[in-house]
Amino acid sequence: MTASVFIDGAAGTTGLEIAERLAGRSEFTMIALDDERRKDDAARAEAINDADFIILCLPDDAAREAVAMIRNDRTRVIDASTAHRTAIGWTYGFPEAVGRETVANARRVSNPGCYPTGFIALLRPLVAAGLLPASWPYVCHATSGYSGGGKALIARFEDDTDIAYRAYGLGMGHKHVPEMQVHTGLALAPLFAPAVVAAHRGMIVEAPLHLEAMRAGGHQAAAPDVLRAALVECYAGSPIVRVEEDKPDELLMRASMEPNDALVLRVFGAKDGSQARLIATLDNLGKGASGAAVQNLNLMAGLDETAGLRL
Ligand SMILES: NC(=O)C1=CN([C@@H]2O[C@H](COP(=O)(O)OP(=O)(O)OC[C@H]3O[C@@H](n4cnc5c(N)ncnc54)[C@H](OP(=O)(O)O)[C@@H]3O)[C@@H](O)[C@H]2O)C=CC1
Ligand SMILES: CC(=O)N[C@@H](CCC(=O)OP(=O)(O)O)C(=O)O
Repeated sequence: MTASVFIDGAAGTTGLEIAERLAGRSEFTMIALDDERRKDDAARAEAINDADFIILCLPDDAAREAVAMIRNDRTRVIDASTAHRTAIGWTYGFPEAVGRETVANARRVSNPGCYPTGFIALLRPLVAAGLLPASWPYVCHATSGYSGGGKALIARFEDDTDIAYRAYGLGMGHKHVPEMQVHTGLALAPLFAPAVVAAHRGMIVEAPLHLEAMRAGGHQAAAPDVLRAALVECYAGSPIVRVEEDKPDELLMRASMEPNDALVLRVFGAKDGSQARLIATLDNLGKGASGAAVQNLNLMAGLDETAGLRL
């Protein structure tokens, strides 16, 4: 029997990429609303309650409204928005962190944000293993392609092709900080410094580590090679998260990047072990959004987690 899937927000950036990944999949039947009815609440409520799975690709308020429209015990939810990422009763949809079984059995799954996907993947296992301190003021510097900001930011970068680099989040308090702190198990909110460049997709998320300062402050801080080995062990069973052993001199984001659902982690370290840079590269619309939603849907439907993914 096929499961029915309704993407609420199917005309948006994330929704379109999910539909592409589900196209031709015999395990699912898509429920779709035409352009005139896609924002009609009565039509949305009907589609939501007809579906076995709904995937919310909406602004946060609209995602909360969609959840409130559920009037049955059957419809299961994957929310791509920020609305429920630290909410009680929701499973954080990061199978490599919370466990595949946990996601497979969940009714309400909140997809991680694109930046937190990189940051949490790098730091959570190392903090949990006691190789890095939980009580440290971490910094996260990250660079994203402009599709990370949805239709509005895509239009802005395509209208003004003179923008090369946009630092933002300058007032602090970016909406991703709470999930970065909670799901990494940090005592302090990380200082998050995001930027957007003139590329459609792709991102580099980095946590620079002053290991020597940690040790001087009386904290446990393992050597870079030990950090890398711990990540290799943590993700050994994952077909999606890879820990690379190479240490290239540079990491490039290419404007021509094709859609990709992998998450690649690297650890760079000073020879004397005093400093390290933990760096994740991913597609904001892949493991950062649409690919992650499809991975979670696969698990919730009892399928291979990689079905339909681009790896
Ligand atoms: N883009 C990315 O890389 C990532 C996005 N996300 C999250 O996914 C969600 C969607 O983002 P994204 O696809 O980028 O955004 P877009 O702006 O590209 O798409 C949002 C879609 O939702 C539609 N919409 C807005 N309000 C309603 C409503 N009340 N009822 C039905 N449809 C509505 C919009 O309609 P209209 O077309 O008319 O504007 C649009 O098509 C957001 O919460 C975002 O934070 C998460 C991770 C990464
Ligand atoms: C480049 C850009 O603008 N990115 C978005 C986040 C994209 C994303 O991950 O969406 P969620 O907030 O739903 O996680 C931002 O910084 O607000």
